[in-house]
Amino acid sequence: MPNLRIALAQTDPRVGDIAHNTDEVIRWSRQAVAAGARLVAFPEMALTGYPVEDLALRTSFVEASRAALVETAERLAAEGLGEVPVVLGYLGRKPETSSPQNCAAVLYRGEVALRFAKHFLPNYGVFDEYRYFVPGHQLPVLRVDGVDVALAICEDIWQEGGRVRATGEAGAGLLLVVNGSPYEQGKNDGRLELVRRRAAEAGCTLAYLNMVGGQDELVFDGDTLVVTKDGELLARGPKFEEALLVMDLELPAADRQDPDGTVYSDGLRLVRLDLGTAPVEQSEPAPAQDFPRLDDEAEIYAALVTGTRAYVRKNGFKSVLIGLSGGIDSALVAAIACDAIGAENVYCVSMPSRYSSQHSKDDAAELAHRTGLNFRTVSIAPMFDAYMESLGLTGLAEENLQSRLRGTLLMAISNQEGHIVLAPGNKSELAVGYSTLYGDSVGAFGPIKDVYKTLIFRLAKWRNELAEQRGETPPIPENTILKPPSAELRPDQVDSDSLPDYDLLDSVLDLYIEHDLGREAIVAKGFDPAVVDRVGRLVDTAEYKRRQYPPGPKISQKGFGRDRRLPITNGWRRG
Ligand SMILES: Nc1ncnc2c1ncn2[C@@H]1O[C@H](COP(=O)(O)OP(=O)(O)OC[C@H]2O[C@@H]([n+]3cccc(C(=O)O)c3)[C@H](O)[C@@H]2O)[C@@H](O)[C@H]1O
Ligand SMILES: Nc1ncnc2c1ncn2[C@@H]1O[C@H](COP(=O)(O)OP(=O)(O)OP(=O)(O)O)[C@@H](O)[C@H]1O
Ligand SMILES: NC(=O)CC[C@H](N)C(=O)O
Repeated sequence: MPNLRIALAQTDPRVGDIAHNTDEVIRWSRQAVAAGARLVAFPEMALTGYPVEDLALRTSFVEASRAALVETAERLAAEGLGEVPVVLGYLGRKPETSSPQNCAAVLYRGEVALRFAKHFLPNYGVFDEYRYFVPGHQLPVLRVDGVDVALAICEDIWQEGGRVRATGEAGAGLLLVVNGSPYEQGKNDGRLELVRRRAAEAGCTLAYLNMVGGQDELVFDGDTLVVTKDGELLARGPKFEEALLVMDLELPAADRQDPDGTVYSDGLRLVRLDLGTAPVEQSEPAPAQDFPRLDDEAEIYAALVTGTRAYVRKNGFKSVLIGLSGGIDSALVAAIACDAIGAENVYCVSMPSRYSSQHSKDDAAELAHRTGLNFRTVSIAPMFDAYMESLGLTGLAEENLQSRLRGTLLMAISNQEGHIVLAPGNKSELAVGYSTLYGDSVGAFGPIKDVYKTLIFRLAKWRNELAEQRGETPPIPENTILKPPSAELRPDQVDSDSLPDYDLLDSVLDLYIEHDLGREAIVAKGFDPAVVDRVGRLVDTAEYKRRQYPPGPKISQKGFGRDRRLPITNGWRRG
């Protein structure tokens, strides 16, 4: 069996920054070739970043992507890297109609030697690729060093048949799939299972390459996989980190001569690129690479850190600003921010009012002390008194005023000092509208907006335990984790005055939001009908608040935003 050394570049492209992405392709290809790779691959649309959304509809952007593809091929050759084929995802167009396509190409000897477009387009959850792309109908097969390598793009393996079945029919020795597959809790186990099943169906080894990094609300976790047709896991990339996976694969020698244009299942037509190269004897085997697996909390926390870092950095900011109340939400956001961009770039403000307890002020200062982030105190009392004198507010209006004064203060400091404001709202609050519009909901990015309150507590404890294991100071004060959550907008207020306990609330929200169950189905699971009705009503009438909330990293199967699109003006009240 010929040995094929492949290099899978698990990279972090930047959407729209084609020049940067091109430089990265050259840089990683240089490393791959130096490591003896005979085939190098990059993720889905690595040249443009992914997803590009309506940029796909701009002719200038499509043409820039296509031109950069040609230029990348030329630059690779000019650098002496042209003898190794590079598989690279880009934004292309259908030649006959100019419709945009989600494409990949093989670059070889200074030229774009083969182009193809994604066959199955995802159009659910966060994806709406039928808005942008038309599908491709080819089965691309690259013959390199005597091995037939079939190529596919992400969704191509998530649906039955298509390129997976055609790969089997064409008798390829390897199926290489380039991906832009966003993170969701538990998705990696599902992916491994899927990749195993598809490798068996294709009847060959499957190399699954995914990108890393963050793009607005999406986080890409890498977790590149190589699996044999018998389901043996040969290699697995790290989570959330860039890496070059170089490995030697023993693959069957190509023995098929199906002519170009052969039509397989689903009407997929063979397009063959035969490089005419012979297997290469490697002097040393590729060194084994082993990356640690992450447990549930570690994985979710890493996703939040990755998403926050990507948003802040890719939007050109150096520092963030957070209102630090001494409560668990802003504490976790501060810990995430410190891990994402370093405590020296995290600025926090304590903004006490007459209702702020001493422990809240102390807990906020204690967190600052433990982490070393930048901390100051600005009392909202004088501004509050001025408003009250002018307007004489009471009840909810008085409560919300405090939150809004804090929001205005944060925005003022942001404008003055150039930090980007992080909003500390969690998914439970967002679900029931338990936040003040233009108050604690101000901010540019919400690191924990897709995290239920019960999970916030788990993550805070996990982060502190991690610090202990590493011999470091746990960032979050014990008291912040132990005390009952309170907005402190009136004397002795606690969240449980107006909301069910978070364990109960999150259980109902999980069924209503994540599982889309209706009222009767939730009640049938043993929940109090009055609680179910109340929670359902709160969720349904808070859509307007969610639409005005900043973006934040998606970690669940149903993040508020593209995963769950409901009308704001909505008369349907039966769950
Ligand atoms: N469908 C709709 N489309 C657009 N706007 C709509 C609307 N329905 C109401 N509105 C408007 O929304 C405004 C009311 O919303 P808003 O001003 O936010 O006020 P509201 O939702 O009435 O009150 C805020 C709630 O959040 C709780 N809270 C506040 C702060 C922090 C925390 C915490 O612990 O984290 C909790 C607070 O206890 C209270 O229950 C009004 O101006 C109303 O006219
Ligand atoms: N005294 C305060 N100083 C600074 N920021 C505050 C203060 N009180 C509230 N905030 C800001 O408003 C957000 C909402 O806080 P609130 O105390 O109302 O409820 P919460 O959702 O339980 O949040 P937390 O757990 O962070 O306290 C906080 O996360 C924080 O960013
Ligand atoms: N980019 C894609 O085609 C992604 C779709 C696929 N179902 C995934 O989440 O991995």
